[in-house]
Parts: sequence; C-alpha cells; structure tokens
Amino acid sequence: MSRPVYAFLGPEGTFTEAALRQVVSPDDGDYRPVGSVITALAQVRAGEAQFAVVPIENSVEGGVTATLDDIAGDEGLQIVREVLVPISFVLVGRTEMDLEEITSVSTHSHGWAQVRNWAAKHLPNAEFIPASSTAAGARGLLDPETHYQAAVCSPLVAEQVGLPVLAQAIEDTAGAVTRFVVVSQPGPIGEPTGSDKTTVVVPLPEDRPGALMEILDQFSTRGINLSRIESRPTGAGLGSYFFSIDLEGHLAEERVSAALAALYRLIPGVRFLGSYPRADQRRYQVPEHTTDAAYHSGQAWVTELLGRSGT
Ligand SMILES: O=C(O)C(=O)C[C@]1(C(=O)O)C=C[C@@H](O)C=C1
Repeated sequence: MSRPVYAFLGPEGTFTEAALRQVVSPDDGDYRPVGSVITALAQVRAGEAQFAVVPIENSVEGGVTATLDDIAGDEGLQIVREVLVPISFVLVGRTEMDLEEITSVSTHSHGWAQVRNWAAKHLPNAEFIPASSTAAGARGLLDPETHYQAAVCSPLVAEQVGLPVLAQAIEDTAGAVTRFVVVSQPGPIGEPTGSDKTTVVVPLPEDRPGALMEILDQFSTRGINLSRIESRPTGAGLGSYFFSIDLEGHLAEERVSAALAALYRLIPGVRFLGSYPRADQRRYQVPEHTTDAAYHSGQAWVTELLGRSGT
C-alpha cells in the first residue's frame, strides 16, 4: 500500500518539519516539502497530498495569518491533530564575521518577529530580507549568488548546512512554542479522548449590536473554555470580520454539540474545522451542571414530561 503524503513548509530543517517528525516517521509517511503554507493546504484540497502540517499560532507572535485565513476559507479541510514545537533560534553566517559587519539577514517573517529586539540591539546595521522559511533563508547562504550574509534559523538547520553559528538562543522570549495542526480533507472525526479541542470559524454579522456577546454566551452558559479567539478580516471590506475560535472539548460532548447547534441557529455561516486531541493532554474542568451526565438527566426529565403531555 502506498504511504500517505504529508505536505509541509520546506525545505529540510524547518520548524514545520520538526512538527511533522512528531506525527509520522519518514518510514511511514512520504514527506513532501513545499514552498508555502498555502501550497501545502492546496495540495490537500486537490487530493495530491493526504495531509498538510502547518503552523497556526506562536506563543509570542500570535496567529499565523496565512494558515488562519486559508483554512477558514471553505469547508474543504479538517484539523485532525495538533503538535507543539519549542522554538529557539541561532544566527548563522556565510563566514565567521563580527555582528556589526552584517548588513543584511534573512529568515521567515514569523521568525524575525521573534528575534527583532535582539536584532535591534546586536545587528544595528542589518536589513531584514524575508525568506519563505527559516531553513530556506539559511540554505540560501550556500548559494554564492545570495546577497545577504546571515540567517536566523533553528539550531538543527545550522548543523545540517554546516555554516558558522554567530550567536545562539537569540529569541526575545525564552520558552516560546509554536503550535502546528495536521490537516486533511473532511472525513471521520476521531473519538473524544477527554482532552480535546474543537476549532470553529464564525463570521461576525455586521450591523448587529451585541453579536460578539451572543457568540460568547453560547460557550459561557455551557461552561466551555476558549483557548484561542482571534478576529480576522474576511477581505470583503472594512468592518467585515470572522472569528477563529478554539474551544476546550469535543463535538461528541453534549455541551459542545449543544453550543454549536445554538451557534448555527444564530449564525448559519458558522464552520466546523475539527475536534482533535490536545497535544499537551491537559484535562479540563467541566462545571458539574454541563457534564454529559447533567445533560442526559435534564433530557430524561423533559422526555418524561413530554410523555405525560401525550406528544
Ligand atoms: O520557517 C519555518 O521554519 C517554519 O516552520 C515556519 C514558522 C512559522 O510560520 O511560524 C514556524 C515556526 C517559527 O515560529 C517560525 C517560522
């Protein structure tokens, strides 16, 4: 049987590849490096890859907008898993050189955002040259035609390319983590594990006072904690937004399905992007009155009443 194809942001040595390695070994999955998050997701939509591994948020820099916007675009994708990768950066140079001599440095824009204070202090003369990934920036230094002199990348890439490390642990915030998701075409939803997340996209109705409050109310009255909520422009015009929301719980849990059903009644354009296990396996506290058992006993009571009414 052929191995499933995993499209991911390459080339070899990206943080995305580190995430992919947590998902499947190269013996069991076909690693396909591509040039962008959008290409990886497009390959899954087109059926050219079974899975894409893409960054979705960073603990310091926040949401990865290319991913959030693309997966929100239609119901052609489903999140099946999440993976966490600790992030630390080094500075590599084409040759050994003093930091003050560096006039241009390349990396991924999300990586640059995580070292910008360090760079302002230690690379005062350097211009930032955006690369399609941290590994692409570093590997570019191997090409004699490349005009920049240094790159910000993971310690692993530095080792792979064999270039001199000019500075280590240059991230502005120690202990940063990037969260990646594994995405497939819509299909069966995994069983609840007791430590799950559900991702939904909710278009914010325009000209409806209190719409955000109404959305949040569906979760709070059912004791559902939100682990991420971000507003993004739909692109349709100023004032047109959607919310990308991660909530604690699985669609198969009563409080979650009840909240989503209520949300659908309010805003039929709501999109379900998947229920999947939490990477940190942390269990959440469900208030007593919103456990499945509480929902079942409430329903049993109403069913009994309905029996008496003869309907
Ligand atoms: O460039 C890479 O190595 C990536 O995997 C992309 C990416 C991102 O898009 O956030 C992943 C993790 C780091 O936060 C920096 C860059």
